[in-house]
Amino acid sequence: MSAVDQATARRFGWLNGRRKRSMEEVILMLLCALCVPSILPFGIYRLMQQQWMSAAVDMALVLAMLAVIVHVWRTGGHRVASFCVTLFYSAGMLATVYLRGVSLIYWVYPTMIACYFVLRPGLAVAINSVSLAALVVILLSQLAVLNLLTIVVTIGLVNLFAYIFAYRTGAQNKALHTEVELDFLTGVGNRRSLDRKLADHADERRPHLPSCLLLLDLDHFKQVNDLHGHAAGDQALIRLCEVMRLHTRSSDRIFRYGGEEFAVIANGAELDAASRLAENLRAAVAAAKLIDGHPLTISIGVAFMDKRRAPADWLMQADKMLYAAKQGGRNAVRVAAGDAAGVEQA
Ligand SMILES: Nc1nc2c(ncn2[C@@H]2O[C@H](COP(=O)(O)OP(=O)(O)OP(=O)(O)O)[C@@H](O)[C@H]2O)c(=O)[nH]1
Repeated sequence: MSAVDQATARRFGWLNGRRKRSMEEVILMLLCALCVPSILPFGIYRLMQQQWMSAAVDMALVLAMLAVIVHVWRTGGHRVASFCVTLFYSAGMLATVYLRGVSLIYWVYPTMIACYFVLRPGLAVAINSVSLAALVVILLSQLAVLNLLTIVVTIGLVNLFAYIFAYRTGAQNKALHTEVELDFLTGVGNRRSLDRKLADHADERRPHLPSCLLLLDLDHFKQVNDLHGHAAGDQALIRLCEVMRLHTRSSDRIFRYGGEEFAVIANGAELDAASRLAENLRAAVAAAKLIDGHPLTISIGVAFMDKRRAPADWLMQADKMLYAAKQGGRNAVRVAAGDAAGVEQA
C-alpha cells in the first residue's frame, strides 16, 4: 500500500467499524432518517395532487436530510451538520405553514423539540424563537388574536419544557462524566479518561500538533506507606499532582495511570520539548516536600505519540523507558528515540 493509501486508510479507517460512532452522530442520522417515512409520503402525495410548491419543499427536505446522513456517515462531523439540519427543518416547517396554512401548525411542535436533541439548549431556544417570530408574521393575517395567542403560548410552553429537560440532562451528563473520568483521590484524569484521550488522539483526522506521552512513577513509594502510614501516602499523591499541575502547561493533561503511577499527555510537544518537561517535573518533585522528613523522587519514561503506531505501543514504549529509568537508579528520565531505542536524559 502506498503512503497516500495508508494515510487515506488511517483517515477513514474508523469508518470501517473500528471507530465507535458518537451518540450525537447516531441521533443526528436518526433524526434525518425519520424524514423519509414522515415527509416523503406527503411529498409524493403533493406531487400526485400537482401541488408543486409544497411537493418541492417536502422533496427538498428529504434530499437535504439524505445528504446530511451521507456526510455524517462518511466524515463523522456532526456539529455544523446539526446546525444545518435544524435550519432545514425550521425553514421547511415555516414554508409548509406559509404554503398550506394554519392546519399544518402541528408540524411546528416536533420540529422545535427536535432542535433540543441535536443542539445546545441555548442555541435551540434562539433558533426556535426566530422561527416563532416568523410564524407569528405568517399567521397574523389568518387568525383571530386569541387563536394566535394560544399557538404562541403552547409553542412557548413546549420550548420551556424541552429547554428544562435538555438543560437538566446536560448537567447530569456533565456530573456523570466528572465522576467517571476523574480520579477521586487526586482529581486528575483516571485510567479510563487516559485511554479515551489516547484513542481520540489516534482517531483524530485533522492535522494536529505532535504530542508525547510521559509515564511517571514515585520511587520507593512503598516505604512511605510502611513508615508513615497509608494516609500520609495519600497526601503525598495529592501533593505530587499539585506539583505536576504547577509544572505543566494548561494544554497538557495529567492522569493517574494506577497506584503511584501517573501519565502526562504533553500536547503540542516534540520529543525534545517533552524531555525538557519531564526533566523539569523530575527536578520539581525532587525539590518539593511531598511528605515531611521523607525526600521523594520520580522516574519518568517518555515516548512520542507516533500516529503510525497504536496507543498501546505508545504506552508500551513509555513504560519501557520508565522501567529503564528505574533500572538506571531512579530519579531519572529516559526518552524513547526513534524506534524505541532509549537515550538517557538525566
Ligand atoms: N497511600 C497509597 N498508596 C498506594 C496507593 N496506590 C498504590 N499505593 C502503594 O504504592 C506502593 C507501590 O509499591 P511498589 O510497586 O513496590 O513500588 P515502589 O515501592 O514505589 O518501588 P519502585 O516503583 O520500584 O521505585 C504500594 O505500597 C502500594 O500500596 C494509594 O492510592 N495510596
